[in-house]
Amino acid sequence: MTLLSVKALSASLAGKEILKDVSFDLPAGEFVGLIGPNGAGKSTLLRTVLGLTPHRGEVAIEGRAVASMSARERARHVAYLPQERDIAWPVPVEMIVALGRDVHRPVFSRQGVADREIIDRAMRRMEVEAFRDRPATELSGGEKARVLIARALAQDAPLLLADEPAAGLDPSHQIMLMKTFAALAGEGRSVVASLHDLGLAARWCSRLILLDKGRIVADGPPQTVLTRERLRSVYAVDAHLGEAGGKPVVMPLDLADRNGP
Ligand SMILES: Nc1ncnc2c1ncn2[C@@H]1O[C@H](COP(=O)(O)OP(=O)(O)OP(=O)(O)O)[C@@H](O)[C@H]1O
Repeated sequence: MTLLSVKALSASLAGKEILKDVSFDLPAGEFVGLIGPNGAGKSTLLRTVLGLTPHRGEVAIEGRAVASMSARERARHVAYLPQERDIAWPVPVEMIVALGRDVHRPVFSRQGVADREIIDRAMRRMEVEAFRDRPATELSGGEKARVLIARALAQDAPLLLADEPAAGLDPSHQIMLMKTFAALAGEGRSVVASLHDLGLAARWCSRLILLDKGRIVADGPPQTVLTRERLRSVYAVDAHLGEAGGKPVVMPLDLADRNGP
């Protein structure tokens, strides 16, 4: 089943074309890393898929045009983790995570047993149960990030779009996050996560979409997308490409123009 279909998508902001003729299909069961340099258009693509940015072209979620869905209906099909990690309300962590369930219940109705289980599972997955009663405003940056990811998981949508979800997480929580997203794909959902850490992207994603200047320049398994030449031409870095435990290893080493091949 195709969870997301994007066809000939273009988007302009402040009179400048940011996305140019972007097309891809996303079947169920994929963990896609959306990669590309600063300003390539990753956040704009995620926001445009949600219908939050004016665009030309087509976006369909589970076969339905996103433009025809109400915000509440869309939220049952796709969860979105924005890049901004600020939590303004000094309310308990658990209450923030529980907000993810709101789209599934009539307004003012109470949480059911199934809601509670999903909220608890999301908190366990992101290891935030230990501070479930603490005001979210008192947490560290990485802890807040995990609470907001848990809220997106509690939404329990078939598709998750996450904008730089690994930013601010320590190495063990980054790996825990990537394993969680891979597990969601294993459960038949799909995840699209923008990532700057190419090592994480190469190791854990089933597919990478590389954006450069608003266009898709490569789309496929990590080994085929992350070539030495592309890392040079798109990121202007020289990198070590290797393998460990049957998975690719990518380590940017130096600026390409300072360090020859
Ligand atoms: N509201 C806006 N008005 C005008 N230009 C914008 C706006 N938002 C983003 N842009 C521009 O669009 C381009 C793409 O931005 P976007 O945030 O999508 O890139 P990105 O790939 O997510 O970058 P980063 O890795 O730095 O987060 C950038 O050149 C940015 O300056």
